[in-house]
Amino acid sequence: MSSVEVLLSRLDPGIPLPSYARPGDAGADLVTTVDVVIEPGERAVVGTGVAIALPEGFAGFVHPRSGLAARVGLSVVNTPGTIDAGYRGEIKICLINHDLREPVVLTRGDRIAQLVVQRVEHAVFREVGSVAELPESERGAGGYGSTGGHGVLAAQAPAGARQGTTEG
Ligand SMILES: O=c1ccn([C@H]2C[C@H](O)[C@@H](COP(=O)(O)OP(=O)(O)OP(=O)(O)O)O2)c(=O)[nH]1
Ligand SMILES: [Mg+2]
Repeated sequence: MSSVEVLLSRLDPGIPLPSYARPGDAGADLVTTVDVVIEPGERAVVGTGVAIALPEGFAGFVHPRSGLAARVGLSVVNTPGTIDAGYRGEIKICLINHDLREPVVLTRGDRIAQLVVQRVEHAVFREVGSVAELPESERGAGGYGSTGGHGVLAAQAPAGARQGTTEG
């Protein structure tokens, strides 16, 4: 995988640097600097203890971690959060507990989200006279389910096999 140097300052020296758990991972894990309990349906903005300077032409995207999402319902409200190249403040994460019953209990140092660094481009918006002047495409204006619902496989499956299962 190619790499890009990103200058970083630890605003909280006790916090580990963001790190990739495995070679080839897209996201570097970010941790919370604080202990926090998030009640069902509630949000909490937590610090990560780091400030960075992404090179121009890059952005960071703060994604949830799937394990925490599946196990306890933890996600990021504005997923993915956007870290602009010019931002020098602490990266903060707006967490949400989607579980309907149990609080999410987080401890300082827990890996709560992951930062994906990507190249981005600026669009130069060039307005045309009417929508008919936009180049034709196969999709056209079709969206929001225009290609069909989600039940294609379910509709073909025998009745007893229709229920998706996450149980092991
Ligand atoms: O999850 C996030 C999202 C954003 N930010 C920081 C970095 C980003 O560069 C800045 C602004 O983010 P965004 O543009 O999403 O927020 P806004 O509500 O549009 O604020 P602004 O008016 O400052 O752009 O806030 C974070 O620390 N965490
Ligand atoms: Mg903004």
